[in-house]
Amino acid sequence: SCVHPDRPEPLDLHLGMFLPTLLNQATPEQMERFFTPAWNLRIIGTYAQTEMGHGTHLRGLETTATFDPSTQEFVLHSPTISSIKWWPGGLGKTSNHAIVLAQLHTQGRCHGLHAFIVPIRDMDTHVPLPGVVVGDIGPKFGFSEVDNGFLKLEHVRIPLDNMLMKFAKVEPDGTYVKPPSAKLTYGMVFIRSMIVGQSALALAKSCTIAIRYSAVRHQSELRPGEPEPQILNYQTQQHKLFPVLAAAYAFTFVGQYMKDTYRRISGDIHAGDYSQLPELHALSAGLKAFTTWAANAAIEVCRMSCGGHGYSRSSALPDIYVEFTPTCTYEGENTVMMLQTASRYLVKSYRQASVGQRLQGSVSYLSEAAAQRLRPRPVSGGAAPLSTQDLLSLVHLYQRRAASLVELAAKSIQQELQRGRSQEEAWNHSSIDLVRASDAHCHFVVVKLFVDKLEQVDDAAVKAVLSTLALLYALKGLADNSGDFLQAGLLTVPQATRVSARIKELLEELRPDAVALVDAFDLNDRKLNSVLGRYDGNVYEHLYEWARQSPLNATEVHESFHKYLKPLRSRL
Ligand SMILES: CCCCCCCCCCCCCCCCCCCCCCC/C=C/C(=O)SCCNC(=O)CCNC(=O)[C@H](O)C(C)(C)COP(=O)(O)OP(=O)(O)OC[C@H]1O[C@@H](n2cnc3c(N)ncnc32)[C@H](O)[C@@H]1OP(=O)(O)O
Ligand SMILES: Cc1cc2nc3c(=O)[nH]c(=O)nc-3n(C[C@H](O)[C@H](O)[C@H](O)COP(=O)(O)OP(=O)(O)OC[C@H]3O[C@@H](n4cnc5c(N)ncnc54)[C@H](O)[C@@H]3O)c2cc1C
Repeated sequence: SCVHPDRPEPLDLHLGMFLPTLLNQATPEQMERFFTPAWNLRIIGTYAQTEMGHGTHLRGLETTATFDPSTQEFVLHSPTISSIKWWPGGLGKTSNHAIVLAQLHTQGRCHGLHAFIVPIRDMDTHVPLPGVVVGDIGPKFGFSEVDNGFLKLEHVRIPLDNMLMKFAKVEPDGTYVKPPSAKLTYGMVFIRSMIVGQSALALAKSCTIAIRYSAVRHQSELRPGEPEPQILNYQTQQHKLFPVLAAAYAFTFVGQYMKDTYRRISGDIHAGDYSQLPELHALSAGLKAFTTWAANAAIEVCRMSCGGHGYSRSSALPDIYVEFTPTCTYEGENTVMMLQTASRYLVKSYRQASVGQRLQGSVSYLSEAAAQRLRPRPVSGGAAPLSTQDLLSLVHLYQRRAASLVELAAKSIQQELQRGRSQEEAWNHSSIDLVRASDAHCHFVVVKLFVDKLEQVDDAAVKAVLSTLALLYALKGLADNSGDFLQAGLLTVPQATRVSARIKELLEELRPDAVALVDAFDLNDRKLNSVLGRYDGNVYEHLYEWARQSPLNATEVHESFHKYLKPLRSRL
């Protein structure tokens, strides 16, 4: 069958993690020894970090790498059943090397997680090497094209020079040399940053299919006696799909920003300036979680908006969902990523701002909020006037919501501490608030970036329609999270009513441009791979042709009639 574009593939980990990890963590000598053959696919690698018993808790990973100075080797070992590496893509049958994350032991001490290049299969025969037990983990929800595998290491020896030593080092006598920053060995920031763009692509594909199909599907009766209308003319259909369309544009701009930010800060890091690493980690972790959760839900909205044919694989929507949904889990489980952004960045920044520190980057608004708290509050205390037309005022509203929820989370921790709870318990009993704070922070970043992007658009007509999309995205988010805004005193009930009315107006305004806006994603039929989303809109003929190609239709009478139905009938 033709290779589906954008389908997961066994080489994804080789390209998306093995090569980038070498780039980021290998010495020049190791680049020569490993990157070159890996670039030529002599070496095919994977990234083996997760174990059967641990995926999130990196410090809990059990695989060991013990340095043996007598032979100048590391001994890699899986000490328990739960330490068996589990999930790495391409590990089961494809890879002949793995970057294995293991707890480094040397001179009787454990120095934490480090990365080791471990040959796992013979380069010529592809037979597993001695001490290596490797295989596929079995059928999954999707990703059937990928051999996610398991790896059990039984005292496997590798040379000293197979530890990635760009940052941390082990001397021949076993002396451990610390990295300039312990954070440099975490990795994963690259792929988390890329996933933000994947969320945008998944949304663009899904709403292209659903909106094009909704323009050719006629159903039911709007006005008695008139022909059946396009289902895209139903307000409910627009209410389902146009916010997804707006999010697709929003996340496209955020994905570009995330890639640029990654490129800029990783350049600084390569130059030895680590100062921006916390912002990059917090932003990539938070936006990866925010955009994948939103896209995951939106793909299902698109599928269900196509009725029965949306459930057919001819629509491509089931496959888009099945292939996208694990992004909420891998590369950092979303809840944990949201907690990272809140606990390691937002609350820390809040506390710095509270003592008058001027903050930079995506949290600079927390300094404004801290200064605001010191100023006397207006007597009215009521919500500021709300403009459902002015994008900048909406950006400010999202900023104040984020500041309010970060403050609420920080105060919750303080209250829990005052109740006598330990630090860890206080944080755990505030984790719902911490996730809400991260969500609100990321939402503010997305709205702000969307509005910032408009300033770069010169064409008046394009700017007008993108502004309408930005308004819809911001107002829909306000309506969906009105509780936060009401609780923070940023919105009144009459204003919430006006927001709902304005959303209806925007849906009507967008209807004439909806198909053109998805065509603008320029996703050709091969990339979409969807009968419902065909550019020519010729759905029914191609749906019928697609069904006739079904393997079940290879014969008029399926063998099951003779094997089961007929014998069953004769016994009744
Ligand atoms: C010449 C050009 C050559 C080009 C070569 C490249 C070519 C390739 C081209 C690329 C395109 C090709 C595309 C192909 C297709 C690619 C598609 C890829 C497909 C992917 C499929 C799925 C693959 C999935 C893989 C995985 O899932 S890997 C495993 C992921 N697992 C995780 O993410 C684990 C999550 N858990 C954690 O991260 C940690 O446990 C934790 C952060 C939650 C907690 O850790 P810990 O307790 O140790 O830390 P603390 O919370 O105490 O924090 C300590 C401090 O460290 C900072 N920190 C934490 N993490 C990071 C980080 N990642 N980066 C930086 N800093 C970090 C904290 O902020 C704390 O700092 P503080 O002390 O200052 O507060
Ligand atoms: C399709 C797919 C491909 C993958 N590819 C790879 C790969 O190539 N290489 C690799 O190394 N790994 C890979 N993984 C594994 C993936 O990285 C892990 O599944 C992921 O990190 C989550 O860890 P876990 O599975 O242990 O879940 P857990 O961490 O056990 O999460 C289970 C639940 O516990 C909650 N939880 C965990 N810790 C906390 C906490 N501190 N606070 C609050 N709640 C918490 C989570 O929110 C979640 O709800 C892949 C996974 C999938 C699904």
